[in-house]
Amino acid sequence: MSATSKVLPALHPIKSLPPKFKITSGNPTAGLMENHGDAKFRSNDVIRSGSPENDALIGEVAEEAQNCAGDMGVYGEDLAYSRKGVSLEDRPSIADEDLESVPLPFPSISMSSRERRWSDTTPYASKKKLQSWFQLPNGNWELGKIITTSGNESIISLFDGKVLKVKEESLVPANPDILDGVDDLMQLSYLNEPSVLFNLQYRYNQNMIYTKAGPVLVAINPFKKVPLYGNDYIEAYKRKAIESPHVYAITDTAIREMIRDEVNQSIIISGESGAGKTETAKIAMQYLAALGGGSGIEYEILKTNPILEAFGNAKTLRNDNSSRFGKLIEIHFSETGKISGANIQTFLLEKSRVVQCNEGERSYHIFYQLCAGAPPSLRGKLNLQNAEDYNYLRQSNCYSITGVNDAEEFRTVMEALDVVHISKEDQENVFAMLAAVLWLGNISFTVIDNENHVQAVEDEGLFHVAKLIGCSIEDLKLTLSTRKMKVGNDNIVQKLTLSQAIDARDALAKSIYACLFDWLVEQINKSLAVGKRRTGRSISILDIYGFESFNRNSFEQFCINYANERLQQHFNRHLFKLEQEEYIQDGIDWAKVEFEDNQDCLNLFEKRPLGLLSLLDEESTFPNGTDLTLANKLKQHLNSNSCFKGERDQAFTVHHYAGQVTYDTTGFLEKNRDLLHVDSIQLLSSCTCPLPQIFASHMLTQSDKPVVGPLHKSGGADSQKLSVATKFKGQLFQLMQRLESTTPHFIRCIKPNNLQSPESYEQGLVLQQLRCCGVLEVVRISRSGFPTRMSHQKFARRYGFLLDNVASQDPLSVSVAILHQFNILSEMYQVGYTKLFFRTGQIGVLEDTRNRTLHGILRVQSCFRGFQARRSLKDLRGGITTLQSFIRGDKTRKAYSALLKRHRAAVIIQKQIKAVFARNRMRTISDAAIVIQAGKVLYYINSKIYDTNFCCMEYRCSN
Ligand SMILES: Nc1ncnc2c1ncn2[C@@H]1O[C@H](COP(=O)(O)OP(=O)(O)OP(=O)(O)O)[C@@H](O)[C@H]1O
Repeated sequence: MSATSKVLPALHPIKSLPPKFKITSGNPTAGLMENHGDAKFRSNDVIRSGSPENDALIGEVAEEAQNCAGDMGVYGEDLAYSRKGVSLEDRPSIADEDLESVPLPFPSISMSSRERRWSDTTPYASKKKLQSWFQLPNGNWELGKIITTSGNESIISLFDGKVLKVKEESLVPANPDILDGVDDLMQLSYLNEPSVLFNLQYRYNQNMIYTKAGPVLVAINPFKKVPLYGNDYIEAYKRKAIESPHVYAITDTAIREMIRDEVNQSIIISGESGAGKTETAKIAMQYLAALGGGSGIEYEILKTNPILEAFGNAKTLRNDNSSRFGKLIEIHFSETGKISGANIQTFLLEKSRVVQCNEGERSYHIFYQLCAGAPPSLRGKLNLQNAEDYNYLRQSNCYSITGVNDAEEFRTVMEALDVVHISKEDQENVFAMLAAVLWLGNISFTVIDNENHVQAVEDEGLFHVAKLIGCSIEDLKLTLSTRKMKVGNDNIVQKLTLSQAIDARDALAKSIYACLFDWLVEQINKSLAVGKRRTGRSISILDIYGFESFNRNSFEQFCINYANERLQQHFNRHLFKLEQEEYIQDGIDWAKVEFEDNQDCLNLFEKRPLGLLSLLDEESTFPNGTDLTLANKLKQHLNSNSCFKGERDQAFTVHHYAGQVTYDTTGFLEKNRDLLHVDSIQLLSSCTCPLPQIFASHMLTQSDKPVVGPLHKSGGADSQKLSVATKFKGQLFQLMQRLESTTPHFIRCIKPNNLQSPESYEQGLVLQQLRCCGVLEVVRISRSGFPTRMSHQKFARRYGFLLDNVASQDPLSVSVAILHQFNILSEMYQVGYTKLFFRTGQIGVLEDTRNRTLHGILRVQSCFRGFQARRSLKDLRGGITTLQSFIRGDKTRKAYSALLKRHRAAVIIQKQIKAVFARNRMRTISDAAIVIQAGKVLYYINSKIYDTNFCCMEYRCSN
């Protein structure tokens, strides 16, 4: 993990492995000894305590294991290199590594050889006692430690303590701990399925849903909000503060490369339904809008999403918001790097959903949104009912989506329509067309003669449709119940049977909806049209349906898988080219890996005149052609093709790059013709409302190559003159041309479970998708090239200490010396001008040696440090005791002297106080004495005065 910022918690580096890691594969039999017929895996090899037979075997096997471990003296030591033994702190961080890995070209390889190729390092793993993946009978992959190997049998111990004897070939090497949860699958030394699955799951469990597989970004749908988006993250990726794999990072690279190389870029997003393509495309658009925004157009571009989703998405059993069309959004940039406009191209809208959808699924969201959210005035104008009242919506018995408020969504769509400048009047016309489609489904027919001919019933359905599209009831009734045909010079009118009438009605509904969708996209494109500031630079985001293989595959899967073959070829060619370029740049003597792409399968589709598409078109033009005659024709002409196999019951199988798919031809011709009779077109062109007129003229100007169907045997014209397959092929060619002129960036979305629930990771499902979307192909192909590369400097720094003699400091010389010292076979590596290129597994071998050496060093260091620590502890203890006694004595002395001082001070204070008291008493007494003395004198004086006064009085009296 190469995050350089610590701000964002979800992107912290991985440090630990779950202590008992076990993963489950959906392929319960692969790799099992039992499958090899020679009882490679004996049933009682899985040892459980409590079973008497097993106990015996435990003894036998465990004893053998112990002996071996004892003999070799490495058992305990080896464990130190296992996940249990290596402490997290001991592990070097992957962040400081410079392991670079890249994709390799794609020679074709059969499934049977896959396992062999991937396990060809097993002998090495078992010889070196490494960890290996072992697949249990229940399909679980479990990590085990090889204890010993004799002959072609190994004894392994699992982490829960079980010891098993297994065939060596059934073991798949596991990667060293250093590679746990690596950002890029190409960094894995052992590129095998369990390791890839483990790595993805390891990251997924920590909300790190993005992982690189060379140049491809693998995105696992979290089915919950993950804290990986928003302005902080956008800013961090913009500043390159985070380098973890992310859609933002891919988009950022695209912008930078567009500016730097002046080459248009494309972001190609694929994956199966519900894997997260549309969300990923929106995340990429968000980033582009944030970086290239400013003119306001980016807001309009983002607002196209709710519109396209409302009109082109529906709830299916696999995804509540499934896009039923493919789209390419081309975002244009001005010279200053700001978004100047955009253009949207759509592919193959699933029209049939308008008139028919499976139980539990829904038609297009907009129908339900309109019924739930239309304001009263609009409801009145369109005579809108509830969704339950329309046959087209009622048939699947599903009206709502958990957690989705259709009325609220309708308001969002109206708002978005305003933003992309669709006038209120046009919006009303759009809603009128939607209501007309809904009411068309309610039109019923009644039999009018004994030949089962029918005519439309004049009920509210017929009445409302006529009103909404602006035609007379009579014209509508005639169009739905009859066909005008030309026989010789005469025009005749043929009445329709019930099924023909229903087909005509449904064809009209489908065509109106499909035309409405195209018209809307056209209006959006007008609104987003690139202004004068155009530089010609653009980034295109392709969100296209992934490879599909169901129990029953029909025309839609046929087209979708054909598109995926084309994209796969683009993917192959691009990766092949890149690979070669890097080898040439670094001067690598690289024996060119023979590049075999899926051209054979593409030829099967495209070859003229005997390819699937040509034969399909040819049969579609035959008036008497049926699905059965088509199947027979394909078998007749293509059975010798290695990619084709005829099947019973008008089916055939195609060997696609992602696996075999059997197609049922039922409905192929009708879907390919996709006819709308000229009567219906004429009806639309005669309508007073503007949109039907536009649709009609659009249909009439499509192509001049006629396709006729059963209803047009006698020269009746048709509407859609270009077959669907041919039109789609043309679109794909155009798309490929556009993509060829861009630098592609691939994102493969993976669905971790079928329940659309978070925290659930079904290994079997993930594995199947990885195989299908070619991620495992990249991984597999890397075995034949040099997928791991490291600069001379990094290599010398990392492994230089393993050298016995270091003669030079030059990184290149050190690197070569390491390679020689460890006897890395010359065919296992190449020395480039700047980097060393290794075949898969070689770095893992060196890494093991490094870990082992480091571990040995750690053991010696720990023993020495232990001895040192014990000795110094003893010394320390003696010293401490002495020191303590000194300190205690000193403390006591200090305390005594302090006490003494206090005592003396107290005595002095007492003395002083006593003296003060004594003096005070003395003074008081003396004062008292003076007072007393003074009193006597006064008395004497007073008495004298009295005596004097008395004498005077006596004298006066006597006088
Ligand atoms: N990055 C993500 N974060 C959170 N949820 C996601 C993310 N990607 C996908 N999801 C969830 O998965 C659902 C399906 O995703 P999305 O519609 O993008 O699939 P899809 O591959 O486009 O399917 P389809 O081919 O049927 O259109 C979304 O509605 C959303 O709930």
